[in-house]
Amino acid sequence: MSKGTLFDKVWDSHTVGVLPSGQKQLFIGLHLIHEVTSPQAFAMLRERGLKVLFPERTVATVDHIVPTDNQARPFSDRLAEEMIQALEDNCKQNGITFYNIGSGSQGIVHVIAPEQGLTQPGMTIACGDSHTSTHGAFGAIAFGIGTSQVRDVLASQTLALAKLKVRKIEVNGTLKPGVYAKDVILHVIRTLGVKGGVGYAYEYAGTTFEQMSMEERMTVCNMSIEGGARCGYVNPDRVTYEYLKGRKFAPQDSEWEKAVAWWDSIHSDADAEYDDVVVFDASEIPPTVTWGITPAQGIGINQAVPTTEELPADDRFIAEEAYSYMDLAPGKPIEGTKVDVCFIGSCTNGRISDLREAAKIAEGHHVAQGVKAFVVPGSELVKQQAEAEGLDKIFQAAGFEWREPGCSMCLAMNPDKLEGRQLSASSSNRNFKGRQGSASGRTLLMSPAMVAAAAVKGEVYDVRELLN
Ligand SMILES: CC(C)[C@H](C(=O)O)[C@@H](O)C(=O)O
Ligand code: SF4
Repeated sequence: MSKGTLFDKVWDSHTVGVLPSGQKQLFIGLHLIHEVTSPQAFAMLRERGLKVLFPERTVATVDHIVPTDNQARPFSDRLAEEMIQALEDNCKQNGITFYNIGSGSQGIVHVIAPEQGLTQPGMTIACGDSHTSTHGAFGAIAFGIGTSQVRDVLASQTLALAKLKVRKIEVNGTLKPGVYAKDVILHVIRTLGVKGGVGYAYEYAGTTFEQMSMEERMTVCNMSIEGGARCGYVNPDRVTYEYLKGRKFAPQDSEWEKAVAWWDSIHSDADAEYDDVVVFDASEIPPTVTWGITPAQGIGINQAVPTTEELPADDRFIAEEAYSYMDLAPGKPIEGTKVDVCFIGSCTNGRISDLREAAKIAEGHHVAQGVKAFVVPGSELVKQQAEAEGLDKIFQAAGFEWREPGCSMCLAMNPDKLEGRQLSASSSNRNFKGRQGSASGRTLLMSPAMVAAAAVKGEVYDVRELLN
């Protein structure tokens, strides 16, 4: 195996051609598909009389459009029903495994593939979804792609891509109580900006990531794309292998040892060269919350919304836009901002560990008057596990609604939507204008524990005050 970063090694070992444009043709080990970005791709295949080249390397689920309250078919939204039917038909016609509602394995695409052991180190993974970067937590190179690329991968199992630079993002030390993986990535994006990662793969390294669970690493890698990076990854280690061992599609028996040897070999070398290195100190990362309309507009929970004078010149224009859209005054502390809706879920923070952290905060409290709070497990497996642990009961006793798995109000392509100017505390990854289903709805991104704290206090609240 050549020397270098994991990115270089995985890239080189999957390059099967060079195109006249200079782009590389990359073999894709695993193609994940969902109902939103696949129908047109299948239609384009049909128009050209092409078949899915490797149906066994393609796995489907349904997540964006599923209602999280009543999942009875047909869905009351006709368009959603058509979309799920199209996926059902396309999978059937092409021999593709489909984790449909009620299969026990359905859920948000970036939650289910790791759970099934489909996501593995050293793989190339593609999905018509920007948060495919999540899978990099396993030391995979995972790209979000557009619909025409979904078509390309279906037909050829390859992608045409220009090679990325690699930036090492090193975070060292132990996170303070009340500070979570979500805060780490919000802090990184706040520092480097939403465009800081353009042209890069982010390698997350250092003792903070080494100490993180796989679920925490997924939260971080998930939001790489929000920092502009095309993908993000953590080198595989013992934590990765422990998570994977015994999962349905993980290598079994004698294959396991062989796989581990390969996974060890693709680890970035100690003397690998990086195009850039940025170093953070974990102890300096506060519970972080966004105040604006991009994930980079974040501040520590004890800080005030920045004034334009405090911001670099380049950030002022978008800050002005954010003040007026969010109706949050510059110079005013973010803590104490009243919230209307609290959403715990999404591919960033809808995993079992997220629900456990949120439940710890919710337990023994009650959702504040006038606040709607709900918890949406990231998958059927997460839901099952949470119920086995009694988390559903804790949430319900505290006045949270307990829902069925799906993307829910992360993007609101389903009945879960903000109304009017409502302000939401959300464990998701995007706070763009109108993101949560109302054209004037407002989103504050934060960790699931912070969302739970906001729910019981009715306002943005420092979760550390509620930790025992
Ligand atoms: C619908 C899908 C294409 C989209 C994405 O690519 O990310 C969605 O998942 C999102 O989070 O905005
Ligand atoms: S949970 Fe949100 S970010 Fe993740 S795939 Fe669904 S809509 Fe996209």
